[in-house]
Amino acid sequence: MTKKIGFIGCGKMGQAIINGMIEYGGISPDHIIATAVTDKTIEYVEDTYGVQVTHDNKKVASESDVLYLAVKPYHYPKVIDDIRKHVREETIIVTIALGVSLKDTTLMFGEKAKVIRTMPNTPSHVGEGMTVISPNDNITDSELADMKSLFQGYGQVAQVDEKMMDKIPAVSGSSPAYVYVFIEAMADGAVKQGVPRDLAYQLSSQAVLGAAKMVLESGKHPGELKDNVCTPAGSTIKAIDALEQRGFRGTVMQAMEECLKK
Ligand SMILES: NC(=O)C1=CN([C@@H]2O[C@H](COP(=O)(O)OP(=O)(O)OC[C@H]3O[C@@H](n4cnc5c(N)ncnc54)[C@H](OP(=O)(O)O)[C@@H]3O)[C@@H](O)[C@H]2O)C=CC1
Ligand SMILES: O=C(O)[C@@H]1CCC=N1
Repeated sequence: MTKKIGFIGCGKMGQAIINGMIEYGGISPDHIIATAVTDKTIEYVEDTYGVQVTHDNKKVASESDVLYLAVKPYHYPKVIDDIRKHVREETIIVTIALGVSLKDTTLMFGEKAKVIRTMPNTPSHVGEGMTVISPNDNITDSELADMKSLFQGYGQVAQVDEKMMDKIPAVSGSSPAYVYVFIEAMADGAVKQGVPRDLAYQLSSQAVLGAAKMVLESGKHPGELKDNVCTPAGSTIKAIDALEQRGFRGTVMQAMEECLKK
Protein backbone atom coordinates (compact mmCIF):
# COMPACT_ATOMS: atom_id res chain seq x y z
CA MET A 1 0.00 0.00 0.00
CA THR A 2 1.62 3.27 -1.07
CA LYS A 3 -0.97 5.48 0.51
CA LYS A 4 -0.25 8.26 2.95
CA ILE A 5 -1.31 7.32 6.45
CA GLY A 6 -1.98 10.11 8.95
CA PHE A 7 -2.30 10.03 12.72
CA ILE A 8 -4.03 12.83 14.57
CA GLY A 9 -2.45 12.20 17.97
CA CYS A 10 0.33 9.70 18.50
CA GLY A 11 0.43 8.66 22.12
CA LYS A 12 0.53 5.11 23.44
CA MET A 13 -1.98 3.58 21.04
CA GLY A 14 -0.98 5.59 17.98
CA GLN A 15 2.67 4.71 18.47
CA ALA A 16 1.85 1.02 18.93
CA ILE A 17 0.09 1.05 15.55
CA ILE A 18 2.84 3.10 13.88
CA ASN A 19 5.54 0.72 15.11
CA GLY A 20 3.49 -2.35 14.14
CA MET A 21 2.84 -1.00 10.63
CA ILE A 22 6.49 -0.22 10.03
CA GLU A 23 8.13 -3.25 11.63
CA TYR A 24 5.59 -5.93 10.72
CA GLY A 25 3.24 -4.47 8.10
CA GLY A 26 5.76 -3.39 5.48
CA ILE A 27 4.72 0.28 5.58
CA SER A 28 7.57 2.70 4.98
CA PRO A 29 7.96 5.50 7.58
CA ASP A 30 7.93 7.93 4.60
CA HIS A 31 4.25 7.14 4.17
CA ILE A 32 3.30 8.05 7.72
CA ILE A 33 2.67 11.51 9.14
CA ALA A 34 1.61 12.19 12.74
CA THR A 35 0.63 15.08 14.97
CA ALA A 36 0.76 15.62 18.72
CA VAL A 37 0.42 18.60 21.03
CA THR A 38 3.73 18.65 22.84
CA ASP A 39 7.22 18.99 21.36
CA LYS A 40 8.25 16.12 23.60
CA THR A 41 5.97 13.64 21.79
CA ILE A 42 6.68 15.13 18.36
CA GLU A 43 10.44 14.78 18.83
CA TYR A 44 10.21 11.33 20.36
CA VAL A 45 8.00 9.98 17.54
CA GLU A 46 10.23 11.49 14.84
CA ASP A 47 13.42 10.10 16.43
CA THR A 48 12.01 6.68 17.30
CA TYR A 49 9.97 5.77 14.22
CA GLY A 50 11.43 8.05 11.54
CA VAL A 51 7.98 9.23 10.43
CA GLN A 52 7.05 12.79 9.44
CA VAL A 53 5.68 14.86 12.32
CA THR A 54 3.92 18.19 12.64
CA HIS A 55 1.75 20.16 15.05
CA ASP A 56 -0.62 20.93 12.19
CA ASN A 57 -3.71 18.67 12.26
CA LYS A 58 -5.16 20.30 9.14
CA LYS A 59 -2.05 19.50 7.11
CA VAL A 60 -2.26 15.83 8.13
CA ALA A 61 -6.00 15.75 7.43
CA SER A 62 -5.56 17.11 3.91
CA GLU A 63 -2.57 14.93 2.98
CA SER A 64 -3.80 11.56 4.30
CA ASP A 65 -5.48 8.80 2.31
CA VAL A 66 -6.06 6.93 5.57
CA LEU A 67 -6.54 9.07 8.67
CA TYR A 68 -6.38 7.60 12.18
CA LEU A 69 -7.99 9.67 14.93
CA ALA A 70 -5.71 8.58 17.78
CA VAL A 71 -6.74 11.11 20.41
CA LYS A 72 -8.78 10.50 23.56
CA PRO A 73 -12.55 10.21 23.00
CA TYR A 74 -13.24 13.57 24.68
CA HIS A 75 -10.92 15.30 22.17
CA TYR A 76 -12.86 13.98 19.16
CA PRO A 77 -15.47 16.78 18.73
CA LYS A 78 -12.93 19.62 18.89
CA VAL A 79 -10.35 17.85 16.71
CA ILE A 80 -12.95 16.85 14.10
CA ASP A 81 -14.42 20.33 14.01
CA ASP A 82 -10.95 21.67 13.30
CA ILE A 83 -10.04 19.26 10.45
CA ARG A 84 -13.43 18.47 8.92
CA LYS A 85 -13.16 20.80 5.93
CA HIS A 86 -9.63 19.61 5.13
CA VAL A 87 -10.37 15.89 4.79
CA ARG A 88 -10.77 14.75 1.18
CA GLU A 89 -13.91 12.86 0.15
CA GLU A 90 -11.99 9.65 -0.63
CA THR A 91 -10.00 9.64 2.62
CA ILE A 92 -10.76 6.74 4.93
CA ILE A 93 -11.16 7.83 8.53
CA VAL A 94 -10.24 5.29 11.20
CA THR A 95 -11.54 5.89 14.72
CA ILE A 96 -9.92 4.04 17.61
CA ALA A 97 -11.75 5.67 20.50
CA LEU A 98 -13.83 3.87 23.03
CA GLY A 99 -17.53 4.63 22.75
CA VAL A 100 -17.46 6.92 19.70
CA SER A 101 -20.15 5.62 17.33
CA LEU A 102 -19.99 5.43 13.54
CA LYS A 103 -23.09 7.60 13.41
CA ASP A 104 -21.52 10.36 15.52
CA THR A 105 -18.27 10.35 13.53
CA THR A 106 -20.14 10.31 10.20
CA LEU A 107 -22.37 13.17 11.36
CA MET A 108 -19.37 15.21 12.47
CA PHE A 109 -17.48 14.74 9.16
CA GLY A 110 -20.48 14.77 6.83
CA GLU A 111 -22.80 12.11 5.42
CA LYS A 112 -20.41 11.02 2.63
CA ALA A 113 -17.50 10.42 5.00
CA LYS A 114 -15.84 7.02 4.78
CA VAL A 115 -15.42 5.83 8.36
CA ILE A 116 -14.20 2.61 9.97
CA ARG A 117 -14.75 2.35 13.71
CA THR A 118 -12.08 0.16 15.27
CA MET A 119 -10.97 -1.09 18.68
CA PRO A 120 -7.25 -1.86 18.55
CA ASN A 121 -4.90 -2.88 21.37
CA THR A 122 -1.31 -2.11 22.29
CA PRO A 123 0.23 -5.51 21.29
CA SER A 124 -0.08 -4.00 17.78
CA HIS A 125 3.36 -2.65 18.66
CA VAL A 126 4.87 -6.13 18.21
CA GLY A 127 2.65 -7.19 15.31
CA GLU A 128 0.32 -9.17 17.59
CA GLY A 129 -2.50 -6.67 17.90
CA MET A 130 -6.21 -7.39 17.67
CA THR A 131 -8.23 -4.88 15.68
CA VAL A 132 -11.99 -5.25 15.83
CA ILE A 133 -13.65 -3.25 13.05
CA SER A 134 -16.98 -1.98 11.88
CA PRO A 135 -17.17 0.09 8.65
CA ASN A 136 -19.90 2.55 7.69
CA ASP A 137 -21.90 2.12 4.48
CA ASN A 138 -19.70 4.54 2.51
CA ILE A 139 -16.77 2.11 2.57
CA THR A 140 -16.68 -0.01 -0.60
CA ASP A 141 -15.82 -3.72 -0.60
CA SER A 142 -12.45 -3.07 -2.19
CA GLU A 143 -11.62 -0.30 0.33
CA LEU A 144 -12.58 -2.66 3.13
CA ALA A 145 -10.32 -5.38 1.74
CA ASP A 146 -7.40 -2.90 1.53
CA MET A 147 -8.01 -1.68 5.06
CA LYS A 148 -8.22 -5.21 6.45
CA SER A 149 -4.83 -5.95 4.96
CA LEU A 150 -3.46 -2.74 6.52
CA PHE A 151 -4.79 -3.81 9.96
CA GLN A 152 -3.50 -7.36 9.42
CA GLY A 153 -0.04 -5.87 9.03
CA TYR A 154 0.08 -5.41 12.80
CA GLY A 155 -2.06 -8.29 14.03
CA GLN A 156 -5.41 -10.03 13.66
CA VAL A 157 -8.65 -8.48 12.45
CA ALA A 158 -12.28 -9.28 13.25
CA GLN A 159 -15.26 -7.53 11.70
CA VAL A 160 -18.39 -7.19 13.83
CA ASP A 161 -21.76 -5.54 13.66
CA GLU A 162 -21.45 -2.08 15.15
CA LYS A 163 -23.80 -2.86 18.03
CA MET A 164 -21.13 -5.30 19.27
CA MET A 165 -18.41 -2.62 19.35
CA ASP A 166 -19.34 -1.25 22.79
CA LYS A 167 -18.79 -4.74 24.27
CA ILE A 168 -15.33 -5.25 22.76
CA PRO A 169 -13.02 -3.03 24.86
CA ALA A 170 -13.21 -5.23 27.98
CA VAL A 171 -12.05 -8.36 26.15
CA SER A 172 -9.67 -6.77 23.65
CA GLY A 173 -8.66 -3.08 23.99
CA SER A 174 -8.25 -3.15 27.78
CA SER A 175 -7.53 -6.84 28.36
CA PRO A 176 -3.76 -6.72 27.75
CA ALA A 177 -3.58 -4.74 31.02
CA TYR A 178 -5.17 -7.62 33.01
CA VAL A 179 -2.74 -10.04 31.37
CA TYR A 180 0.24 -7.88 32.35
CA VAL A 181 -1.02 -7.93 35.95
CA PHE A 182 -1.36 -11.72 35.77
CA ILE A 183 2.18 -12.08 34.36
CA GLU A 184 3.52 -9.80 37.08
CA ALA A 185 1.64 -11.69 39.78
CA MET A 186 3.00 -15.06 38.57
CA ALA A 187 6.51 -13.61 38.47
CA ASP A 188 6.08 -12.24 42.01
CA GLY A 189 4.96 -15.69 43.14
CA ALA A 190 8.09 -17.20 41.62
CA VAL A 191 10.36 -14.54 43.12
CA LYS A 192 8.75 -15.28 46.51
CA GLN A 193 10.00 -18.84 46.07
CA GLY A 194 13.52 -17.68 45.17
CA VAL A 195 13.40 -17.61 41.35
CA PRO A 196 15.46 -14.67 39.97
CA ARG A 197 13.31 -11.78 38.77
CA ASP A 198 14.39 -11.83 35.10
CA LEU A 199 13.86 -15.56 34.79
CA ALA A 200 10.49 -15.23 36.56
CA TYR A 201 9.27 -12.68 33.96
CA GLN A 202 10.57 -14.82 31.09
CA LEU A 203 8.78 -17.93 32.39
CA SER A 204 5.47 -16.28 33.27
CA SER A 205 5.34 -14.36 29.96
CA GLN A 206 6.22 -17.40 27.87
CA ALA A 207 3.53 -19.42 29.68
CA VAL A 208 0.91 -16.84 28.67
CA LEU A 209 2.21 -16.65 25.08
CA GLY A 210 2.39 -20.44 24.74
CA ALA A 211 -1.02 -21.04 26.32
CA ALA A 212 -2.61 -18.40 24.06
CA LYS A 213 -1.04 -20.04 21.01
CA MET A 214 -2.35 -23.44 22.13
CA VAL A 215 -5.90 -22.08 22.32
CA LEU A 216 -5.62 -20.31 18.96
CA GLU A 217 -3.86 -23.08 17.05
CA SER A 218 -4.90 -26.43 18.56
CA GLY A 219 -8.64 -25.91 18.10
CA LYS A 220 -9.12 -27.38 21.57
CA HIS A 221 -11.37 -25.94 24.26
CA PRO A 222 -9.39 -24.06 26.97
CA GLY A 223 -10.93 -26.42 29.55
CA GLU A 224 -9.49 -29.46 27.77
CA LEU A 225 -6.06 -27.84 27.59
CA LYS A 226 -6.31 -27.07 31.31
CA ASP A 227 -7.33 -30.68 32.02
CA ASN A 228 -4.21 -31.88 30.18
CA VAL A 229 -2.01 -30.02 32.67
CA CYS A 230 -3.84 -31.18 35.80
CA THR A 231 -2.54 -34.56 37.00
CA PRO A 232 -5.10 -36.22 39.36
CA ALA A 233 -4.17 -35.26 42.93
CA GLY A 234 -1.22 -33.38 41.44
CA SER A 235 0.13 -29.93 42.08
CA THR A 236 -1.61 -28.02 39.25
CA ILE A 237 -5.14 -28.89 40.40
CA LYS A 238 -4.21 -27.61 43.86
CA ALA A 239 -3.25 -24.29 42.27
CA ILE A 240 -6.51 -24.22 40.25
CA ASP A 241 -8.47 -24.99 43.44
CA ALA A 242 -6.80 -22.05 45.22
CA LEU A 243 -7.68 -19.74 42.29
CA GLU A 244 -11.30 -20.91 42.19
CA GLN A 245 -11.72 -20.65 45.99
CA ARG A 246 -10.72 -17.00 45.66
CA GLY A 247 -13.18 -16.37 42.83
CA PHE A 248 -10.70 -16.10 39.96
CA ARG A 249 -13.19 -16.42 37.08
CA GLY A 250 -15.88 -14.34 38.78
CA THR A 251 -13.34 -11.63 39.55
CA VAL A 252 -12.24 -11.47 35.91
CA MET A 253 -15.84 -11.33 34.71
CA GLN A 254 -16.70 -8.64 37.27
CA ALA A 255 -13.63 -6.62 36.26
CA MET A 256 -14.82 -6.69 32.65
CA GLU A 257 -18.26 -5.51 33.68
CA GLU A 258 -16.69 -2.56 35.53
CA CYS A 259 -14.58 -1.81 32.43
CA LEU A 260 -17.67 -1.58 30.23
CA LYS A 261 -19.64 0.47 32.78
CA LYS A 262 -16.97 3.14 32.51
N1 LIG B 1 -3.99 2.85 25.24
C1 LIG B 1 -4.66 1.77 24.83
O1 LIG B 1 -4.33 0.63 25.20
C2 LIG B 1 -5.84 1.92 23.91
C3 LIG B 1 -6.32 3.16 23.53
N2 LIG B 1 -7.40 3.26 22.69
C4 LIG B 1 -7.88 4.58 22.27
O2 LIG B 1 -6.79 5.28 21.67
C5 LIG B 1 -6.99 6.69 21.82
C6 LIG B 1 -5.68 7.30 22.31
O3 LIG B 1 -5.37 6.73 23.57
P1 LIG B 1 -3.85 6.68 24.10
O4 LIG B 1 -2.94 6.57 22.94
O5 LIG B 1 -3.84 5.69 25.17
O6 LIG B 1 -3.75 8.16 24.73
P2 LIG B 1 -2.45 9.07 24.87
O7 LIG B 1 -2.81 10.13 25.86
O8 LIG B 1 -1.24 8.24 25.09
O9 LIG B 1 -2.31 9.74 23.41
C7 LIG B 1 -3.15 10.76 22.97
C8 LIG B 1 -2.39 11.56 21.93
O10 LIG B 1 -3.22 12.59 21.43
C9 LIG B 1 -2.47 13.77 21.33
N3 LIG B 1 -3.40 14.89 21.32
C10 LIG B 1 -4.19 15.36 22.32
N4 LIG B 1 -4.92 16.40 21.86
C11 LIG B 1 -4.58 16.58 20.56
C12 LIG B 1 -4.97 17.50 19.55
N5 LIG B 1 -5.87 18.46 19.79
N6 LIG B 1 -4.41 17.41 18.33
C13 LIG B 1 -3.49 16.44 18.07
N7 LIG B 1 -3.07 15.53 18.97
C14 LIG B 1 -3.62 15.62 20.20
C15 LIG B 1 -1.51 13.73 22.50
O11 LIG B 1 -0.40 14.60 22.30
P3 LIG B 1 0.77 14.75 23.42
O12 LIG B 1 1.46 13.41 23.49
O13 LIG B 1 1.66 15.79 22.84
O14 LIG B 1 0.09 15.14 24.68
C16 LIG B 1 -1.13 12.24 22.47
O15 LIG B 1 -0.08 12.05 21.56
C17 LIG B 1 -8.16 6.86 22.79
O16 LIG B 1 -9.28 7.26 22.06
C18 LIG B 1 -8.36 5.48 23.41
O17 LIG B 1 -9.71 5.21 23.71
C19 LIG B 1 -8.02 2.16 22.16
C20 LIG B 1 -7.58 0.91 22.51
C21 LIG B 1 -6.48 0.68 23.40
O1 LIG C 1 -8.52 2.60 29.24
C1 LIG C 1 -8.96 3.17 28.24
O2 LIG C 1 -9.81 4.05 28.33
C2 LIG C 1 -8.46 2.79 26.85
C3 LIG C 1 -9.54 2.23 25.98
C4 LIG C 1 -9.19 0.80 25.71
C5 LIG C 1 -7.93 0.65 26.33
N1 LIG C 1 -7.53 1.73 26.92
